[in-house]
Amino acid sequence: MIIQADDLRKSFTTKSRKGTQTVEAVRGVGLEVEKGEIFGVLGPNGAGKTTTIRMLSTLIAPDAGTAVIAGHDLLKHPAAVRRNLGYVSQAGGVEDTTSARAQVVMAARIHDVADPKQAAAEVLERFDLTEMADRPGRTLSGGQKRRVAIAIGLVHSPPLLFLDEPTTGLDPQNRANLWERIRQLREAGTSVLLSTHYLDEADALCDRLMIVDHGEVVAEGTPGDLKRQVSGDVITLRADDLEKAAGTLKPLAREIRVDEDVLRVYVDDGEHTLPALLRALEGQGVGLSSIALDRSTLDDVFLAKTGRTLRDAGAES
Ligand SMILES: Nc1ncnc2c1ncn2[C@@H]1O[C@H](COP(=O)(O)OP(=O)(O)OP(=O)(O)O)[C@@H](O)[C@H]1O
Repeated sequence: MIIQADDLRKSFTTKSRKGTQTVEAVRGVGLEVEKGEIFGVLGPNGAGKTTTIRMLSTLIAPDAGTAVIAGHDLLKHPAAVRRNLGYVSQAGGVEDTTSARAQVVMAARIHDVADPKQAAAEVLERFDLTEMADRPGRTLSGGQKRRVAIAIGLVHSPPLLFLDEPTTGLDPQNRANLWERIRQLREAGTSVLLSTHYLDEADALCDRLMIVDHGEVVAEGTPGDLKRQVSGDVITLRADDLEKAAGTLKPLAREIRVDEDVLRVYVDDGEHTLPALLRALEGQGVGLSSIALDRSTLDDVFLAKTGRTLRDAGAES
């Protein structure tokens, strides 16, 4: 386990002319991240994702709760925790006037890396930044800047990397490119905790994730587990003999419904049931004219747990 956190809490109190206002940003969040996995924190704006990551990376102190990160107690040994993690903020933290190389070398020096120049050159090369490494930060594209920010976070080779909304604002091509690089980090053994408010990102990238809303965890599991918890998958088919098809498929399904000329077969795991279903129909000589598999999405999970879609939740905060 690279992160084990229990009951983290954080409130912010702000004073203005209207009086004192307290926001409970994180209300008892616990999470466990295994070594070598990509773990996602999915939630709408204001859900408490950044606050959770900032507490875990020692940038702000929790009001309550405990965490052990890479074997070190967050509250008792924050310096040891910091040595073991890289943190890439939402804004990215790339300066306009200094070159990418100088910024990565500086980060290596801050972390006491043995040969800062060499370490910087290696991480810049790994992120395909060597060519533009000596240009000022402001001349880099959005995708390149994001890669520099990650290179800064990784130059001391930490076993754990925090990425706060790493692809927000990137175009689809740069997003896909960054997803691939994050997967490569996992292949190289780095554990990654990332926050996102994109459903497709959590689904495509995360081994496991938790969904947070109003500072609380509302669901946790693999993307597949979470989707199955809600409604499973539905296979819709048209056949020459629907009654016979329904009888044949009954043992494979959670529920079967005949709606006029289509048969809806509700199953836990459509991808794995589909081949068996096709074999069973063929064995009984049932002719198919069409078949489709619809899977539930993480938005269905969010809706089931909160009564709102993730998009609505984002719009209201
Ligand atoms: N320093 C602060 N002072 C006052 N309130 C804060 C502070 N930081 C966060 N908050 C409030 O705490 C809540 C959670 O914020 P947080 O940034 O953790 O959410 P988030 O899920 O990361 O959202 P986003 O996706 O918009 O980054 C919000 O209501 C926010 O306004």
